[in-house]
Amino acid sequence: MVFKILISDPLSEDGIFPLREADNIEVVIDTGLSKEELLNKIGDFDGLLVRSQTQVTREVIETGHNLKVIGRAGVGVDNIDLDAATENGMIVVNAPDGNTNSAAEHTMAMLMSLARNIPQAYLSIKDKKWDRKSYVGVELRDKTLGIVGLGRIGAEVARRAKGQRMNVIAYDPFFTKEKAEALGIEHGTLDEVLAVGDFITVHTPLLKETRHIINKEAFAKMKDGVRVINCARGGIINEDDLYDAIVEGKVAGAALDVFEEEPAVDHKVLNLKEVIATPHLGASTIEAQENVAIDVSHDVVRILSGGLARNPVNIPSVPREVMRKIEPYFYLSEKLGLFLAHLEEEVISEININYAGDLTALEIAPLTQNTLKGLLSRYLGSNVNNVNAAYLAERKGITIHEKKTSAARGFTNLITVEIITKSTKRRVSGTLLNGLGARIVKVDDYSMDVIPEGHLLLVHHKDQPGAIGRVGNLLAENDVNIATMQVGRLHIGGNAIMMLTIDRPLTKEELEQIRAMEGFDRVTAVDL
Ligand SMILES: NC(=O)C1=CN([C@@H]2O[C@H](COP(=O)(O)OP(=O)(O)OC[C@H]3O[C@@H](n4cnc5c(N)ncnc54)[C@H](O)[C@@H]3O)[C@@H](O)[C@H]2O)C=CC1
Ligand SMILES: O=C(O)CCC(=O)C(=O)O
Repeated sequence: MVFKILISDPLSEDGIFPLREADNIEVVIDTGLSKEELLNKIGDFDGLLVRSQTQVTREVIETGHNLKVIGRAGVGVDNIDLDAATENGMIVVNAPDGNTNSAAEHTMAMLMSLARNIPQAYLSIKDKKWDRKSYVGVELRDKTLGIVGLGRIGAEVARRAKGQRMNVIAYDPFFTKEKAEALGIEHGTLDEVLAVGDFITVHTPLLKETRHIINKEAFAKMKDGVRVINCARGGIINEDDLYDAIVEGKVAGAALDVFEEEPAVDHKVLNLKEVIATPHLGASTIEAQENVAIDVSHDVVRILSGGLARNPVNIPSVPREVMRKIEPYFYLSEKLGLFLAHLEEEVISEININYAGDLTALEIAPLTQNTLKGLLSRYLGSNVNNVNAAYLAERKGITIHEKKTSAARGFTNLITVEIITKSTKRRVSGTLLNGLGARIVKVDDYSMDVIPEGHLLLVHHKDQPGAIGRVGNLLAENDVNIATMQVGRLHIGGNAIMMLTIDRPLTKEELEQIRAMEGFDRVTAVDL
Protein backbone atom coordinates (compact mmCIF):
# COMPACT_ATOMS: atom_id res chain seq x y z
CA MET A 1 0.00 0.00 0.00
CA VAL A 2 1.24 3.48 -0.84
CA PHE A 3 0.41 6.23 1.66
CA LYS A 4 -0.14 9.74 0.33
CA ILE A 5 1.18 12.62 2.43
CA LEU A 6 0.18 16.22 1.83
CA ILE A 7 2.65 18.93 2.89
CA SER A 8 0.58 22.11 3.03
CA ASP A 9 3.05 24.59 4.57
CA PRO A 10 6.65 25.27 3.43
CA LEU A 11 8.95 22.59 4.90
CA SER A 12 12.66 22.07 4.40
CA GLU A 13 13.17 19.80 1.37
CA ASP A 14 16.36 18.43 2.97
CA GLY A 15 14.40 17.66 6.12
CA ILE A 16 11.75 15.53 4.47
CA PHE A 17 14.23 12.95 3.15
CA PRO A 18 12.82 10.22 5.45
CA LEU A 19 9.53 10.55 3.54
CA ARG A 20 11.21 10.68 0.14
CA GLU A 21 13.23 7.55 0.95
CA ALA A 22 10.28 5.45 2.12
CA ASP A 23 9.06 3.03 -0.57
CA ASN A 24 5.47 3.16 0.58
CA ILE A 25 5.08 6.96 0.79
CA GLU A 26 4.16 9.43 -1.91
CA VAL A 27 4.70 13.09 -1.04
CA VAL A 28 2.58 15.88 -2.49
CA ILE A 29 3.70 19.46 -1.71
CA ASP A 30 0.93 22.00 -2.14
CA THR A 31 1.39 25.08 0.00
CA GLY A 32 -0.81 28.14 0.31
CA LEU A 33 -4.09 26.28 -0.23
CA SER A 34 -7.28 28.11 0.60
CA LYS A 35 -9.62 26.51 3.15
CA GLU A 36 -11.87 25.22 0.34
CA GLU A 37 -8.95 23.86 -1.67
CA LEU A 38 -7.67 22.00 1.37
CA LEU A 39 -11.12 20.55 2.07
CA ASN A 40 -11.42 19.41 -1.55
CA LYS A 41 -8.09 17.60 -1.47
CA ILE A 42 -7.70 16.22 2.00
CA GLY A 43 -9.89 13.14 1.50
CA ASP A 44 -7.21 11.63 -0.78
CA PHE A 45 -4.46 11.73 1.83
CA ASP A 46 -3.24 9.42 4.59
CA GLY A 47 -1.10 12.06 6.26
CA LEU A 48 -0.89 15.83 6.54
CA LEU A 49 2.25 17.80 7.42
CA VAL A 50 1.95 21.44 8.45
CA ARG A 51 3.76 24.30 10.17
CA SER A 52 1.67 27.02 11.81
CA GLN A 53 -0.16 28.40 8.79
CA THR A 54 -2.52 25.59 7.84
CA GLN A 55 -5.54 25.53 10.13
CA VAL A 56 -6.31 21.87 10.73
CA THR A 57 -9.88 22.35 11.90
CA ARG A 58 -12.48 19.72 12.83
CA GLU A 59 -13.93 20.16 9.33
CA VAL A 60 -10.57 19.39 7.73
CA ILE A 61 -10.11 16.37 10.01
CA GLU A 62 -13.60 14.98 9.40
CA THR A 63 -13.33 15.54 5.65
CA GLY A 64 -9.91 13.87 5.69
CA HIS A 65 -11.41 10.53 6.68
CA ASN A 66 -8.32 8.64 5.42
CA LEU A 67 -5.89 10.61 7.55
CA LYS A 68 -3.90 8.51 9.96
CA VAL A 69 -1.34 11.04 11.05
CA ILE A 70 -1.04 14.82 11.26
CA GLY A 71 2.48 16.12 11.69
CA ARG A 72 3.34 19.58 13.01
CA ALA A 73 6.85 20.61 12.05
CA GLY A 74 7.36 22.67 15.19
CA VAL A 75 6.15 22.89 18.79
CA GLY A 76 2.79 24.64 19.06
CA VAL A 77 -0.19 22.57 17.90
CA ASP A 78 -2.78 25.27 18.49
CA ASN A 79 -3.57 25.27 14.74
CA ILE A 80 -4.71 21.63 15.01
CA ASP A 81 -8.02 20.53 16.56
CA LEU A 82 -6.58 17.86 18.83
CA ASP A 83 -9.95 16.68 20.16
CA ALA A 84 -11.22 16.12 16.65
CA ALA A 85 -8.03 14.27 15.69
CA THR A 86 -8.26 12.04 18.77
CA GLU A 87 -11.94 11.29 18.24
CA ASN A 88 -11.21 10.32 14.65
CA GLY A 89 -8.27 8.11 15.60
CA MET A 90 -5.55 10.25 14.07
CA ILE A 91 -2.17 10.52 15.70
CA VAL A 92 -0.84 14.04 15.96
CA VAL A 93 2.93 14.34 16.21
CA ASN A 94 5.11 17.40 16.58
CA ALA A 95 8.80 18.24 16.67
CA PRO A 96 9.31 19.74 20.11
CA ASP A 97 13.10 20.01 20.21
CA GLY A 98 14.20 20.95 16.71
CA ASN A 99 13.53 24.68 16.91
CA THR A 100 14.28 25.38 20.59
CA ASN A 101 17.66 26.87 19.85
CA SER A 102 16.42 29.08 17.03
CA ALA A 103 13.48 30.35 19.08
CA ALA A 104 15.79 31.14 22.02
CA GLU A 105 18.25 32.93 19.74
CA HIS A 106 15.41 34.92 18.16
CA THR A 107 14.21 35.92 21.62
CA MET A 108 17.70 37.19 22.46
CA ALA A 109 17.86 39.06 19.14
CA MET A 110 14.54 40.72 19.96
CA LEU A 111 15.68 41.48 23.52
CA MET A 112 18.82 43.21 22.28
CA SER A 113 17.04 45.01 19.46
CA LEU A 114 14.51 46.27 21.97
CA ALA A 115 17.19 47.45 24.39
CA ARG A 116 19.14 49.28 21.69
CA ASN A 117 16.33 50.44 19.35
CA ILE A 118 18.04 48.76 16.43
CA PRO A 119 14.98 48.38 14.13
CA GLN A 120 13.95 52.00 14.68
CA ALA A 121 17.48 53.28 14.09
CA TYR A 122 17.77 51.10 11.00
CA LEU A 123 14.61 52.61 9.51
CA SER A 124 15.89 56.10 10.30
CA ILE A 125 19.28 55.65 8.64
CA LYS A 126 17.65 53.98 5.64
CA ASP A 127 15.56 57.16 5.46
CA LYS A 128 18.89 59.01 5.02
CA LYS A 129 18.83 60.48 8.58
CA TRP A 130 21.80 60.56 10.94
CA ASP A 131 19.86 60.74 14.20
CA ARG A 132 21.85 59.59 17.24
CA LYS A 133 19.77 61.28 19.95
CA SER A 134 16.50 59.45 19.43
CA TYR A 135 17.89 55.94 19.82
CA VAL A 136 19.70 55.95 23.14
CA GLY A 137 19.19 52.50 24.61
CA VAL A 138 19.73 50.63 27.87
CA GLU A 139 22.32 48.02 28.83
CA LEU A 140 21.37 44.49 29.67
CA ARG A 141 24.10 43.95 32.23
CA ASP A 142 22.71 43.89 35.80
CA LYS A 143 19.15 44.26 34.54
CA THR A 144 16.61 41.65 35.56
CA LEU A 145 14.98 39.39 33.02
CA GLY A 146 11.68 37.90 34.20
CA ILE A 147 10.76 34.69 32.39
CA VAL A 148 7.20 33.37 32.43
CA GLY A 149 7.34 29.73 31.34
CA LEU A 150 10.61 27.93 31.88
CA GLY A 151 10.34 25.01 29.48
CA ARG A 152 12.74 24.19 26.68
CA ILE A 153 12.94 27.69 25.18
CA GLY A 154 12.56 29.59 28.46
CA ALA A 155 15.50 27.68 29.94
CA GLU A 156 17.68 28.34 26.88
CA VAL A 157 16.82 32.03 27.08
CA ALA A 158 17.77 31.99 30.78
CA ARG A 159 21.21 30.55 29.97
CA ARG A 160 21.83 33.14 27.27
CA ALA A 161 20.63 36.03 29.44
CA LYS A 162 23.09 34.97 32.14
CA GLY A 163 25.77 35.18 29.46
CA GLN A 164 24.73 38.83 29.07
CA ARG A 165 25.28 39.17 32.84
CA MET A 166 21.58 39.73 33.49
CA ASN A 167 19.85 38.62 36.68
CA VAL A 168 17.25 36.06 35.75
CA ILE A 169 14.09 35.18 37.66
CA ALA A 170 11.50 32.74 36.35
CA TYR A 171 8.04 31.44 37.10
CA ASP A 172 6.69 28.12 35.84
CA PRO A 173 4.31 25.77 37.70
CA PHE A 174 6.86 22.96 37.24
CA PHE A 175 9.88 25.02 38.19
CA THR A 176 11.25 24.32 41.65
CA LYS A 177 13.80 26.08 43.84
CA GLU A 178 16.13 23.09 43.28
CA LYS A 179 15.93 23.53 39.50
CA ALA A 180 16.55 27.25 39.94
CA GLU A 181 19.72 26.55 41.88
CA ALA A 182 20.90 24.11 39.23
CA LEU A 183 20.36 26.73 36.52
CA GLY A 184 21.85 29.50 38.65
CA ILE A 185 18.73 31.68 38.42
CA GLU A 186 16.05 32.91 40.83
CA HIS A 187 12.74 31.24 41.41
CA GLY A 188 9.67 33.45 41.85
CA THR A 189 5.90 33.51 41.82
CA LEU A 190 4.25 35.07 38.79
CA ASP A 191 3.69 38.30 40.72
CA GLU A 192 7.31 38.38 41.90
CA VAL A 193 8.58 37.90 38.35
CA LEU A 194 6.31 40.66 37.08
CA ALA A 195 7.34 43.00 39.91
CA VAL A 196 11.11 42.78 39.50
CA GLY A 197 11.66 42.34 35.77
CA ASP A 198 13.20 45.16 33.74
CA PHE A 199 12.41 42.91 30.80
CA ILE A 200 9.67 40.28 30.85
CA THR A 201 9.64 37.48 28.29
CA VAL A 202 6.91 34.85 27.97
CA HIS A 203 7.58 31.25 26.88
CA THR A 204 4.42 29.31 27.70
CA PRO A 205 2.06 27.57 25.32
CA LEU A 206 -1.22 29.37 24.65
CA LEU A 207 -3.65 27.68 27.04
CA LYS A 208 -6.81 28.70 28.84
CA GLU A 209 -4.62 29.58 31.82
CA THR A 210 -2.05 31.53 29.83
CA ARG A 211 -4.37 33.45 27.50
CA HIS A 212 -3.94 37.11 28.43
CA ILE A 213 -1.79 36.18 31.44
CA ILE A 214 -0.04 39.48 30.63
CA ASN A 215 -2.97 41.91 30.76
CA LYS A 216 -3.91 45.25 32.29
CA GLU A 217 -3.62 43.90 35.86
CA ALA A 218 -0.28 42.26 35.11
CA PHE A 219 1.12 45.47 33.56
CA ALA A 220 0.05 47.35 36.70
CA LYS A 221 2.26 45.03 38.78
CA MET A 222 5.33 45.68 36.62
CA LYS A 223 8.05 48.31 37.02
CA ASP A 224 7.58 51.58 35.19
CA GLY A 225 9.56 51.47 31.96
CA VAL A 226 9.44 47.69 31.69
CA ARG A 227 10.06 46.10 28.26
CA VAL A 228 8.13 42.97 27.25
CA ILE A 229 8.84 40.28 24.69
CA ASN A 230 6.58 37.64 23.19
CA CYS A 231 8.23 35.06 20.95
CA ALA A 232 5.89 32.29 22.10
CA ARG A 233 2.25 32.66 21.10
CA GLY A 234 -0.03 35.53 20.26
CA GLY A 235 -2.69 35.89 22.92
CA ILE A 236 -0.40 35.33 25.92
CA ILE A 237 -0.10 39.12 26.04
CA ASN A 238 -3.36 41.03 25.68
CA GLU A 239 -2.46 43.27 22.73
CA ASP A 240 -5.06 45.96 23.50
CA ASP A 241 -3.83 46.22 27.10
CA LEU A 242 -0.25 46.36 25.80
CA TYR A 243 -1.19 49.21 23.48
CA ASP A 244 -2.71 51.17 26.39
CA ALA A 245 0.24 50.46 28.69
CA ILE A 246 2.67 51.81 26.08
CA VAL A 247 0.57 54.88 25.31
CA GLU A 248 0.28 55.59 29.07
CA GLY A 249 4.07 55.35 29.38
CA LYS A 250 4.02 52.35 31.73
CA VAL A 251 5.74 50.06 29.23
CA ALA A 252 8.83 51.42 27.46
CA GLY A 253 8.79 48.95 24.62
CA ALA A 254 7.65 45.61 23.31
CA ALA A 255 9.10 43.03 20.93
CA LEU A 256 6.55 40.77 19.29
CA ASP A 257 7.15 37.81 17.03
CA VAL A 258 3.65 36.41 17.41
CA PHE A 259 0.14 37.86 17.36
CA GLU A 260 -3.36 36.91 18.37
CA GLU A 261 -4.32 36.93 14.74
CA GLU A 262 -1.78 36.07 12.10
CA PRO A 263 -0.90 37.34 9.60
CA ALA A 264 -0.87 40.57 11.63
CA VAL A 265 -0.16 43.47 9.35
CA ASP A 266 -2.74 45.93 10.48
CA HIS A 267 -2.74 45.80 14.26
CA LYS A 268 -2.69 49.11 16.09
CA VAL A 269 0.28 48.07 18.28
CA LEU A 270 2.36 47.99 15.12
CA ASN A 271 1.79 51.73 14.71
CA LEU A 272 3.63 52.44 17.97
CA LYS A 273 7.30 53.33 17.56
CA GLU A 274 8.02 51.50 20.84
CA VAL A 275 6.93 48.20 19.32
CA ILE A 276 9.33 46.16 17.23
CA ALA A 277 8.08 43.08 15.47
CA THR A 278 8.86 40.14 13.23
CA PRO A 279 6.34 38.00 11.34
CA HIS A 280 6.55 34.78 13.45
CA LEU A 281 10.19 34.12 12.62
CA GLY A 282 11.25 32.39 15.86
CA ALA A 283 11.77 29.05 14.14
CA SER A 284 12.73 30.39 10.76
CA THR A 285 16.31 29.26 10.42
CA ILE A 286 17.72 26.73 8.00
CA GLU A 287 18.80 24.56 10.91
CA ALA A 288 15.50 24.62 12.80
CA GLN A 289 13.45 23.95 9.69
CA GLU A 290 15.64 21.03 8.75
CA ASN A 291 15.54 19.63 12.29
CA VAL A 292 11.76 19.83 12.68
CA ALA A 293 11.11 18.43 9.21
CA ILE A 294 13.43 15.47 9.88
CA ASP A 295 11.86 14.75 13.28
CA VAL A 296 8.29 14.90 12.08
CA SER A 297 9.01 12.96 8.87
CA HIS A 298 10.65 10.14 10.84
CA ASP A 299 7.59 9.93 13.07
CA VAL A 300 5.24 9.83 10.08
CA VAL A 301 7.27 6.96 8.57
CA ARG A 302 7.23 5.13 11.91
CA ILE A 303 3.49 5.48 12.32
CA LEU A 304 2.65 4.43 8.77
CA SER A 305 4.82 1.33 9.16
CA GLY A 306 2.97 0.33 12.30
CA GLY A 307 5.63 1.62 14.68
CA LEU A 308 5.42 3.98 17.60
CA ALA A 309 5.74 7.74 17.40
CA ARG A 310 8.57 9.46 19.27
CA ASN A 311 6.69 12.73 19.72
CA PRO A 312 2.99 12.01 19.89
CA VAL A 313 0.83 14.89 21.08
CA ASN A 314 -2.53 13.22 21.60
CA ILE A 315 -1.40 9.87 23.03
CA PRO A 316 0.73 9.44 26.14
CA SER A 317 4.31 10.23 25.29
CA VAL A 318 6.56 7.56 26.71
CA PRO A 319 10.31 8.04 27.03
CA ARG A 320 12.23 5.87 24.55
CA GLU A 321 13.85 3.91 27.40
CA VAL A 322 10.46 3.04 28.85
CA MET A 323 8.99 2.30 25.41
CA ARG A 324 11.73 -0.24 24.73
CA LYS A 325 10.74 -2.05 27.90
CA ILE A 326 6.98 -2.08 27.37
CA GLU A 327 6.98 -2.73 23.63
CA PRO A 328 7.21 -6.54 24.03
CA TYR A 329 3.94 -6.46 26.01
CA PHE A 330 2.04 -4.64 23.27
CA TYR A 331 1.17 -7.81 21.37
CA LEU A 332 0.06 -9.60 24.53
CA SER A 333 -2.10 -6.74 25.77
CA GLU A 334 -3.92 -6.37 22.45
CA LYS A 335 -4.56 -10.13 22.18
CA LEU A 336 -5.94 -10.30 25.72
CA GLY A 337 -8.41 -7.54 24.89
CA LEU A 338 -9.43 -9.20 21.65
CA PHE A 339 -9.74 -12.61 23.31
CA LEU A 340 -12.15 -11.26 25.93
CA ALA A 341 -14.20 -9.48 23.29
CA HIS A 342 -15.12 -12.92 21.90
CA LEU A 343 -16.33 -14.36 25.20
CA GLU A 344 -19.34 -12.18 25.90
CA GLU A 345 -22.03 -10.74 23.69
CA GLU A 346 -23.56 -8.73 26.53
CA VAL A 347 -22.78 -5.02 26.83
CA ILE A 348 -19.57 -4.44 28.75
CA SER A 349 -19.91 -1.86 31.50
CA GLU A 350 -16.50 -2.10 33.13
CA ILE A 351 -12.98 -3.21 32.31
CA ASN A 352 -10.38 -3.89 34.98
CA ILE A 353 -6.79 -4.31 33.93
CA ASN A 354 -4.27 -5.50 36.45
CA TYR A 355 -0.51 -5.37 35.88
CA ALA A 356 1.69 -7.51 38.10
CA GLY A 357 5.33 -8.52 38.54
CA ASP A 358 7.95 -6.66 36.49
CA LEU A 359 5.22 -4.60 34.89
CA THR A 360 4.65 -2.68 38.10
CA ALA A 361 7.87 -0.80 37.47
CA LEU A 362 6.76 0.33 34.02
CA GLU A 363 4.54 2.98 32.48
CA ILE A 364 1.33 1.08 31.74
CA ALA A 365 -0.96 3.65 30.11
CA PRO A 366 0.02 2.65 26.53
CA LEU A 367 -0.63 -1.02 27.38
CA THR A 368 -4.10 -0.20 28.69
CA GLN A 369 -4.76 1.75 25.52
CA ASN A 370 -3.64 -1.27 23.49
CA THR A 371 -5.80 -3.69 25.49
CA LEU A 372 -8.82 -1.48 24.85
CA LYS A 373 -7.88 -1.27 21.18
CA GLY A 374 -7.83 -5.10 21.02
CA LEU A 375 -11.16 -5.37 22.77
CA LEU A 376 -12.98 -2.72 20.75
CA SER A 377 -11.46 -3.80 17.42
CA ARG A 378 -13.87 -6.75 17.42
CA TYR A 379 -16.69 -4.23 17.05
CA LEU A 380 -15.06 -1.21 15.50
CA GLY A 381 -12.37 -2.74 13.28
CA SER A 382 -9.73 -0.27 12.21
CA ASN A 383 -11.79 2.66 13.46
CA VAL A 384 -10.25 2.06 16.84
CA ASN A 385 -6.55 2.57 17.40
CA ASN A 386 -4.05 3.52 20.07
CA VAL A 387 -5.15 7.13 19.90
CA ASN A 388 -8.88 6.85 20.38
CA ALA A 389 -9.33 3.51 22.20
CA ALA A 390 -9.83 4.96 25.71
CA TYR A 391 -11.93 7.80 24.35
CA LEU A 392 -14.19 5.40 22.41
CA ALA A 393 -14.47 2.99 25.35
CA GLU A 394 -15.54 5.80 27.65
CA ARG A 395 -17.96 7.11 25.06
CA LYS A 396 -19.51 3.65 25.01
CA GLY A 397 -20.09 3.96 28.74
CA ILE A 398 -17.33 1.55 29.73
CA THR A 399 -15.54 2.40 32.96
CA ILE A 400 -11.85 1.59 32.84
CA HIS A 401 -9.74 0.76 35.88
CA GLU A 402 -6.06 -0.03 35.72
CA LYS A 403 -4.07 -1.22 38.67
CA LYS A 404 -0.63 -2.49 39.56
CA THR A 405 -0.23 -5.29 42.10
CA SER A 406 2.79 -7.22 43.22
CA ALA A 407 1.19 -10.72 43.12
CA ALA A 408 2.09 -12.29 39.76
CA ARG A 409 1.28 -15.90 40.77
CA GLY A 410 4.78 -17.17 40.07
CA PHE A 411 5.14 -15.38 36.72
CA THR A 412 7.68 -12.63 36.25
CA ASN A 413 4.96 -10.52 34.65
CA LEU A 414 1.22 -10.91 34.40
CA ILE A 415 -1.56 -8.90 32.76
CA THR A 416 -5.09 -9.77 33.85
CA VAL A 417 -8.03 -8.25 32.03
CA GLU A 418 -11.54 -8.56 33.38
CA ILE A 419 -14.75 -7.47 31.71
CA ILE A 420 -17.94 -6.92 33.66
CA THR A 421 -21.37 -7.10 32.06
CA LYS A 422 -24.81 -6.89 33.64
CA SER A 423 -24.88 -10.59 34.46
CA THR A 424 -21.32 -11.85 34.45
CA LYS A 425 -17.59 -11.29 34.78
CA ARG A 426 -15.00 -12.85 32.49
CA ARG A 427 -11.27 -12.80 32.98
CA VAL A 428 -8.14 -13.69 31.09
CA SER A 429 -4.52 -13.52 32.21
CA GLY A 430 -1.45 -13.51 30.03
CA THR A 431 2.27 -13.40 30.45
CA LEU A 432 5.36 -12.91 28.37
CA LEU A 433 7.62 -15.95 28.81
CA ASN A 434 11.29 -15.16 28.47
CA GLY A 435 12.38 -16.23 24.99
CA LEU A 436 9.06 -17.96 24.25
CA GLY A 437 6.71 -15.05 23.69
CA ALA A 438 3.15 -14.37 24.81
CA ARG A 439 0.97 -16.94 26.57
CA ILE A 440 -2.58 -17.00 27.89
CA VAL A 441 -2.13 -18.60 31.31
CA LYS A 442 -5.58 -18.32 32.80
CA VAL A 443 -9.13 -18.09 31.51
CA ASP A 444 -11.62 -17.27 34.28
CA ASP A 445 -10.50 -19.69 37.03
CA TYR A 446 -8.85 -22.26 34.74
CA SER A 447 -5.10 -22.42 34.29
CA MET A 448 -3.90 -22.69 30.69
CA ASP A 449 -0.79 -22.37 28.55
CA VAL A 450 -1.89 -21.22 25.12
CA ILE A 451 -0.22 -19.03 22.50
CA PRO A 452 -2.67 -16.19 21.81
CA GLU A 453 -2.82 -16.43 18.04
CA GLY A 454 -4.77 -18.05 15.23
CA HIS A 455 -8.11 -19.82 15.52
CA LEU A 456 -8.97 -20.92 19.04
CA LEU A 457 -11.92 -22.94 20.22
CA LEU A 458 -12.96 -22.60 23.82
CA VAL A 459 -15.28 -25.33 25.05
CA HIS A 460 -16.86 -25.40 28.51
CA HIS A 461 -17.84 -28.90 29.50
CA LYS A 462 -18.23 -31.39 32.37
CA ASP A 463 -15.06 -33.14 33.37
CA GLN A 464 -15.94 -36.68 32.29
CA PRO A 465 -14.34 -39.36 30.10
CA GLY A 466 -14.88 -39.01 26.36
CA ALA A 467 -15.48 -35.27 26.18
CA ILE A 468 -12.16 -34.50 24.55
CA GLY A 469 -12.49 -37.45 22.18
CA ARG A 470 -15.93 -36.34 21.00
CA VAL A 471 -14.69 -32.89 20.03
CA GLY A 472 -11.59 -34.42 18.42
CA ASN A 473 -13.67 -36.84 16.36
CA LEU A 474 -16.07 -34.19 15.19
CA LEU A 475 -13.24 -31.94 14.09
CA ALA A 476 -11.53 -34.85 12.33
CA GLU A 477 -14.78 -35.72 10.51
CA ASN A 478 -14.85 -32.12 9.25
CA ASP A 479 -11.21 -32.32 8.27
CA VAL A 480 -10.15 -29.71 10.86
CA ASN A 481 -6.62 -30.21 12.13
CA ILE A 482 -5.92 -29.56 15.83
CA ALA A 483 -2.58 -27.82 16.37
CA THR A 484 -2.59 -27.61 20.19
CA MET A 485 -4.93 -28.53 22.98
CA GLN A 486 -5.15 -27.60 26.65
CA VAL A 487 -7.60 -28.73 29.27
CA GLY A 488 -8.32 -27.31 32.68
CA ARG A 489 -10.75 -28.18 35.45
CA LEU A 490 -11.65 -26.87 38.84
CA HIS A 491 -12.06 -30.31 40.44
CA ILE A 492 -12.50 -33.92 39.32
CA GLY A 493 -15.87 -34.37 37.65
CA GLY A 494 -16.66 -30.67 37.90
CA ASN A 495 -16.69 -27.85 35.41
CA ALA A 496 -13.86 -27.91 32.92
CA ILE A 497 -12.69 -26.13 29.79
CA MET A 498 -10.67 -27.17 26.80
CA MET A 499 -8.93 -24.72 24.53
CA LEU A 500 -7.86 -25.91 21.10
CA THR A 501 -5.86 -24.18 18.44
CA ILE A 502 -7.14 -25.29 15.06
CA ASP A 503 -5.80 -24.74 11.57
CA ARG A 504 -8.86 -23.10 10.13
CA PRO A 505 -11.88 -21.25 11.48
CA LEU A 506 -15.01 -23.35 11.97
CA THR A 507 -18.12 -22.66 9.96
CA LYS A 508 -21.29 -21.71 11.77
CA GLU A 509 -22.71 -25.18 11.14
CA GLU A 510 -19.63 -26.92 12.52
CA LEU A 511 -19.84 -24.77 15.65
CA GLU A 512 -23.51 -25.64 16.04
CA GLN A 513 -22.68 -29.35 15.74
CA ILE A 514 -20.29 -29.09 18.69
CA ARG A 515 -22.74 -27.00 20.68
CA ALA A 516 -25.40 -29.64 20.10
CA MET A 517 -23.28 -32.42 21.62
CA GLU A 518 -24.18 -33.58 25.08
CA GLY A 519 -22.17 -32.29 28.00
CA PHE A 520 -20.93 -29.15 26.22
CA ASP A 521 -22.02 -26.03 27.87
CA ARG A 522 -20.61 -23.09 25.96
CA VAL A 523 -18.56 -23.27 22.79
CA THR A 524 -16.82 -20.13 21.61
CA ALA A 525 -14.69 -19.59 18.54
CA VAL A 526 -11.99 -16.99 19.04
CA ASP A 527 -10.00 -15.55 16.15
CA LEU A 528 -6.89 -13.74 17.27
N1 LIG B 1 7.95 32.04 17.67
C1 LIG B 1 8.16 30.85 17.20
O1 LIG B 1 8.40 30.66 16.01
C2 LIG B 1 8.16 29.69 18.12
C3 LIG B 1 7.32 29.68 19.18
N2 LIG B 1 7.29 28.58 20.01
C4 LIG B 1 6.39 28.65 21.15
O2 LIG B 1 7.16 28.89 22.32
C5 LIG B 1 6.46 28.40 23.46
C6 LIG B 1 7.38 27.60 24.35
O3 LIG B 1 7.87 26.46 23.65
P1 LIG B 1 8.74 25.35 24.42
O4 LIG B 1 9.66 26.00 25.37
O5 LIG B 1 9.27 24.44 23.40
O6 LIG B 1 7.58 24.65 25.22
P2 LIG B 1 7.71 23.81 26.58
O7 LIG B 1 6.51 22.94 26.64
O8 LIG B 1 9.04 23.17 26.67
O9 LIG B 1 7.61 24.93 27.71
C7 LIG B 1 6.44 25.60 28.05
C8 LIG B 1 6.50 25.86 29.53
O10 LIG B 1 5.41 26.69 29.89
C9 LIG B 1 5.04 26.35 31.21
N3 LIG B 1 3.74 26.85 31.55
C10 LIG B 1 2.51 26.33 31.23
N4 LIG B 1 1.54 27.06 31.80
C11 LIG B 1 2.15 28.07 32.48
C12 LIG B 1 1.68 29.15 33.26
N5 LIG B 1 0.38 29.34 33.46
N6 LIG B 1 2.59 29.97 33.80
C13 LIG B 1 3.91 29.78 33.61
N7 LIG B 1 4.42 28.76 32.89
C14 LIG B 1 3.55 27.92 32.32
C15 LIG B 1 5.10 24.83 31.18
O11 LIG B 1 5.17 24.29 32.48
C16 LIG B 1 6.37 24.60 30.38
O12 LIG B 1 7.49 24.44 31.21
C17 LIG B 1 5.27 27.65 22.90
O13 LIG B 1 4.15 28.50 22.91
C18 LIG B 1 5.67 27.36 21.45
O14 LIG B 1 4.55 27.16 20.63
C19 LIG B 1 8.13 27.53 19.84
C20 LIG B 1 9.00 27.51 18.79
C21 LIG B 1 9.06 28.57 17.83
O1 LIG C 1 6.63 26.75 11.93
C1 LIG C 1 6.99 27.86 12.36
O2 LIG C 1 7.77 28.60 11.76
C2 LIG C 1 6.47 28.32 13.70
C3 LIG C 1 7.11 27.59 14.80
C4 LIG C 1 6.34 27.69 16.04
O3 LIG C 1 5.69 28.65 16.32
C5 LIG C 1 6.32 26.54 16.95
O4 LIG C 1 7.09 25.61 16.73
O5 LIG C 1 5.55 26.58 17.91
